[in-house]
Amino acid sequence: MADSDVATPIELPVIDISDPHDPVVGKAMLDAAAKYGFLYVNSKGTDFSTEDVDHAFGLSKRFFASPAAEKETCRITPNNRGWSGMHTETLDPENQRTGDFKEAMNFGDFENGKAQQPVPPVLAPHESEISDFAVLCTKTCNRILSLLALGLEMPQDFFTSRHDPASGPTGSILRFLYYPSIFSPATASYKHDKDVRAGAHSDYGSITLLFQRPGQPGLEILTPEQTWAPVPIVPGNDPSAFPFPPILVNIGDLLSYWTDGLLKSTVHRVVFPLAEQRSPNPQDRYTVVYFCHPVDATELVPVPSEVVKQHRAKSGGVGVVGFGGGAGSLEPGKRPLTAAEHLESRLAATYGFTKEN
Ligand SMILES: O=C(O)CCC(=O)C(=O)O
Ligand SMILES: [Fe+2]
Repeated sequence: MADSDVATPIELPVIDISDPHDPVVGKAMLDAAAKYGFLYVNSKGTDFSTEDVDHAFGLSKRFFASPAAEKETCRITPNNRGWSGMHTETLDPENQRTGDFKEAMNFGDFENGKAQQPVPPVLAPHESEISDFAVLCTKTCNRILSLLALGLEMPQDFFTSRHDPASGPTGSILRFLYYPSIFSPATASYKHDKDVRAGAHSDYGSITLLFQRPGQPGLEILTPEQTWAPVPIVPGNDPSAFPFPPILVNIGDLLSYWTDGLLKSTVHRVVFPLAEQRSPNPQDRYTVVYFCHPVDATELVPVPSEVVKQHRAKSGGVGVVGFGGGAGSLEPGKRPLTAAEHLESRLAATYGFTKEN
């Protein structure tokens, strides 16, 4: 694969989602999701204010700076909730000699503002604020899911009605991530071209929202030419165009399966860009990620979309997905997979054990 530092950054479309009922925007969203599997949404016209995002990053920073003994009180459990320390997770075990150079804190569904898991002491007074942030994430995901449904020429609520946490538990996760800088003792063993901050993987859910901070680069996506392309944190030449860096959205495996591979679940990873390694002032990278999943019991029935049908006819429906052929290959008399079963099968295929990325 090409050296990521000589690769040209990828240019992805920036989509304004302030009107989730606009079919033209739906088409633009669908095109980006089908071509790249990644797109930005303009931070104006989402459900977030700059303060909401700054506040979430502030809480995340305080958590990762808190004593290890406190983080231990909420260590990650098999339900994928809690704190995972440096090198605990290895997203690409076949190609990594060391676990990811990152720490993460995962929150599952909140109920009435309450986490359904141990909350670390430093975050306990802020539990409802974290829950509020997760609610804003679901609202923004609903805009995106509505637009994708419009782009697919389906009833606009086809996806959103199946992602409503009021209908039951979901696999959704709000995650704080911390990747220490190249100056940190925690990264002393990091070797360029051997190690990664987060191994190559695709996400498992429907869609993922990624919030990033200016000056903290590292994300790369695998292009169809099998090269790594860095993704700029702020697209274009005018950072002042956005109140905070646009939210990067990517399609996960489940939505790719559900649309028979029309929507792409693109492989991505996090590295130390060479420029960052050589910088006199390298930065830690903090990100906030929301993995949006349908309600567990959702049946992944074939989507009622002519656009998907045409895609199937064109691609022959063979090898387009790789994870069981896609929802449209459901044989007569067979029951569709549920969202929870799809997740299980992805986890089993990747790791042989239950762990979501
Ligand atoms: O932190 C990032 O930039 C990406 C994180 C990611 O891809 C993941 O946790 O699935
Ligand atoms: Fe990811």
